[in-house]
Amino acid sequence: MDILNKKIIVLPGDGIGPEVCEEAIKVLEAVADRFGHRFTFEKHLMGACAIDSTGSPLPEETLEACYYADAVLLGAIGDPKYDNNPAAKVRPEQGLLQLRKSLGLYANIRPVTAYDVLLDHSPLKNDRIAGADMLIFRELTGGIYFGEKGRTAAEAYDHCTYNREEITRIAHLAFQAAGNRRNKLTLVDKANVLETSRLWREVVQGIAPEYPSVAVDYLFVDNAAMQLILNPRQFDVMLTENMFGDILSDEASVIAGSLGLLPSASVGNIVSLFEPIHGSYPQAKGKGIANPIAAILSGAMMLEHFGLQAEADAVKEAVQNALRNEVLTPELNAVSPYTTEQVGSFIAYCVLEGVGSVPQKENIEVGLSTII
Ligand SMILES: NC(=O)c1ccc[n+]([C@@H]2O[C@H](COP(=O)([O-])OP(=O)(O)OC[C@H]3O[C@@H](n4cnc5c(N)ncnc54)[C@H](O)[C@@H]3O)[C@@H](O)[C@H]2O)c1
Ligand SMILES: CC(C)[C@H](C(=O)O)[C@@H](O)C(=O)O
Ligand SMILES: [Mg+2]
Repeated sequence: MDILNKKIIVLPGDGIGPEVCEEAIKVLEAVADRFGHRFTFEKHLMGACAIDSTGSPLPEETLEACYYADAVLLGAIGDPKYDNNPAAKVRPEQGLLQLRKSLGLYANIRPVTAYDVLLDHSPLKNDRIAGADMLIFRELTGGIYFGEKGRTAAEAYDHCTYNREEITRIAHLAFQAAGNRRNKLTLVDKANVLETSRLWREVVQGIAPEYPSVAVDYLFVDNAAMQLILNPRQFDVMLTENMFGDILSDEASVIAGSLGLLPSASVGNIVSLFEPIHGSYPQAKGKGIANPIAAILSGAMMLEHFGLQAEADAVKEAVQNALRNEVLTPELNAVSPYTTEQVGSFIAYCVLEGVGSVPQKENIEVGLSTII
């Protein structure tokens, strides 16, 4: 077995970011203990907390540390004092966008799974969502997020631009992923209205013959939003531009049962970044109610990125154990909820002990109390 030594930069951020990051670190440390790796974690400022202490949402030293890391783990950024002040010139979200752009993280991969044991927790009907399993490839460094923007007293604009290269590079990743899954790729766009969407269609149509085993279909984003809820099993790999991907992936989290379950990996050519898709959920800060599973599964995606499949599988199995045993935060278990820290400890315990099947009641109690 190869023993790995990895340096992970952690950007806990704001709101529940630090709480969920702590649990992801706990689980990664359990992986290191069980499999004999050495992971070191170094925390840096980003977001509203960075503005408070340095004036910048992405201090130079944070960016520098990320460049030299083996991977970056991000919690979430954002604070109501900026959300509720449209006139603020410096904002936490600028740090996140600048980080994505500077690290060239052009592809954001967001897996969506309808876990059998959670089917009853989704507000959607079981028979609609059972078996749903898709990967959303969201373009992350282009489009309306990064186009020229401006405003006068009476008017504002945000330009949406894409070039062929930006579409081509993520399209290849999405086709490759589809080729390793169920061989279906759906491009979601608004090609009936937007010029940028027509370029996406043209580029994807041009690439498709290179992947003859992958069936491609095209959906307008308004229809896609409906199809996602109506029949999510039809999707295997969904490829889409930046803003559509942002919106559709939050929508897709309803299939899983909670926004607190969806992880992501952002990849480019420098260093990869792993983060839950949710935000800083400021209403939950410090209450111990945030679901840490999205952050923990982002850690599992990091392990896969390191080539540690057995280790990633151990984390995913441990998460399944928590789900099966209802060791869940209140948004998924209103009757006897567990805290953020307890869910993390239980998952770390399952990783450490290699508890594969449904553990006994006493194991749950030991798991909750041993690793803090
Ligand atoms: N990548 C990021 O850092 C990121 C992503 C989205 C939003 N944000 C920022 O977060 C702040 C709040 O935004 P928002 O309220 O629109 O989105 P949010 O994702 O923070 O929360 C939306 C809702 O999702 C649920 N939720 C989110 N995370 C959860 C978790 N871990 N466990 C259980 N439930 C969870 C809650 O019901 C919450 O009210 C804003 O400042 C926004 O800009 C940051
Ligand atoms: C906070 C915001 C800039 C961000 C985005 O829109 O990309 C978030 O919603 C996300 O999904 O990571
Ligand atoms: Mg989002």
